[in-house]
Amino acid sequence: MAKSLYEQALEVFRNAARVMNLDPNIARYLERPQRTIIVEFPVLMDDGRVEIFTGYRCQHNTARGPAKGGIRYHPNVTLEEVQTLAFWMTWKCALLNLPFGGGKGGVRVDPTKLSKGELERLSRRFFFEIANFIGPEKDIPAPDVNTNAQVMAWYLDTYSMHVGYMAPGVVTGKPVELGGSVGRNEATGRGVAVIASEACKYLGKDISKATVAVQGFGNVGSFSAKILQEDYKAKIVAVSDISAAYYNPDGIDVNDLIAYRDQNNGLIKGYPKAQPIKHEELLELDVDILIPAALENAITKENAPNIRAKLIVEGANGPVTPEADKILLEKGVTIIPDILANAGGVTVSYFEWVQDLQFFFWDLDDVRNKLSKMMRAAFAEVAKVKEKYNTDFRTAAYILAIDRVAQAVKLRGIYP
Ligand SMILES: NC(=O)C1=CN([C@@H]2O[C@H](COP(=O)(O)OP(=O)(O)OC[C@H]3O[C@@H](n4cnc5c(N)ncnc54)[C@H](OP(=O)(O)O)[C@@H]3O)[C@@H](O)[C@H]2O)C=CC1
Ligand SMILES: O=C(O)CCC(=O)C(=O)O
Repeated sequence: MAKSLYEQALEVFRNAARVMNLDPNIARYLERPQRTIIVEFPVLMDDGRVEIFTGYRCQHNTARGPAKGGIRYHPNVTLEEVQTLAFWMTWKCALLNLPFGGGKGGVRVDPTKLSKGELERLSRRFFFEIANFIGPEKDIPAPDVNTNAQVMAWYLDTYSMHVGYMAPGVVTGKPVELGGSVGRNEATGRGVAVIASEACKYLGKDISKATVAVQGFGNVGSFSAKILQEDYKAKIVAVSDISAAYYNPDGIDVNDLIAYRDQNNGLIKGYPKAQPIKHEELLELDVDILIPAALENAITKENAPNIRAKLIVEGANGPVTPEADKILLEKGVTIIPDILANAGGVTVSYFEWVQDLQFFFWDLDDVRNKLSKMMRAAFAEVAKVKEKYNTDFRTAAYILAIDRVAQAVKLRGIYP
């Protein structure tokens, strides 16, 4: 039987725990989510019907600080998916040495079927239902798949009405006008680009001569492509979203494609300046760098043998299954894991939270420079652990992160 997402995540954790010789009692505790809330809530639809939706918020571990992680709206959201995403956030926050634990939330809904009014009512009711578990010192949500700054603004207002004052530190990724940070919107993609460049340097490759394919053209995929093209002069040869996949061996002008998408209901379908290809073909193109930036399980044991990219930088969370990981490593592919590659988003979320708590705001250069410095430092630390244990980047990143959380658990005396 196929392994569940949580079991797949545990496989990676257990491998790192074995290599680093982690105390099995601490491991047993860290494997489990600390707290999860499930809410069922009604929403008035435009046609007068009332629909009941299911939502989740999981705080996997808060030993190092308040839970941190996005909220996703998607028809496939499940309790298990949210718990797995929260588990990954614990390691991502620890890896970047942020004073946060791991959290994640989700609502099982297809937001493309909702009007703006329905989306607002759903967002407000969901956030009210979880409000007692949330707060700047407890748990700080942010955007994820199909949520954005507007949704964060509704969350902020709902929570502020609940506590009786404007509380900007309760969510990050909100509009700049409401205490959001400049540079948060692009942050995950910028982090992916910085890490891709560090990985190229590590491998002795020139990123300005690299060809890149990007799966997913939402927040993470589009900013990764744009920044790799603009700042690093890499050639973006293929891009996909749910509606279509395109290839142009001479390079795709990413800003032109973003402008096309924004005029075309958010979809790239019909883009005239590249040739349409099948979705699965994009992952198997002969490119230097592949950036899966859509959803989990994009690369599995079925398509891993056909992957031709030499470097995979995980923009999405969990895009490569452990079975695929083994196949790719054996083929000599370098994989930079999600908890390092896409940590730029939560890092600038941390900057946003700090700015909100201090009521003192930074400029874009400051945010970008601090982000770049922290991402490069994290890459260097992971590379060092990789050499020390003679292992791969994913195992090294987990060793570093698990060690930090385990130390917090022991020092606080959480595990008696
Ligand atoms: N936003 C953030 O700051 C962070 C996000 N992440 C992770 O990155 C990933 C993407 O998130 P984000 O960019 O925010 O989400 P978005 O909703 O902004 O974008 C997701 C993109 O993936 C596309 N997509 C979905 N399924 C497929 C598919 N099968 N093939 C090709 N494209 C597909 C979507 O297409 P369409 O729009 O047409 O449906 C959309 O372009 C997720 O794994 C998320 O957890 C990680 C760190 C931070
Ligand atoms: O910005 C944040 O707080 C969370 C980002 C997130 O959900 C992720 O990194 O997967």
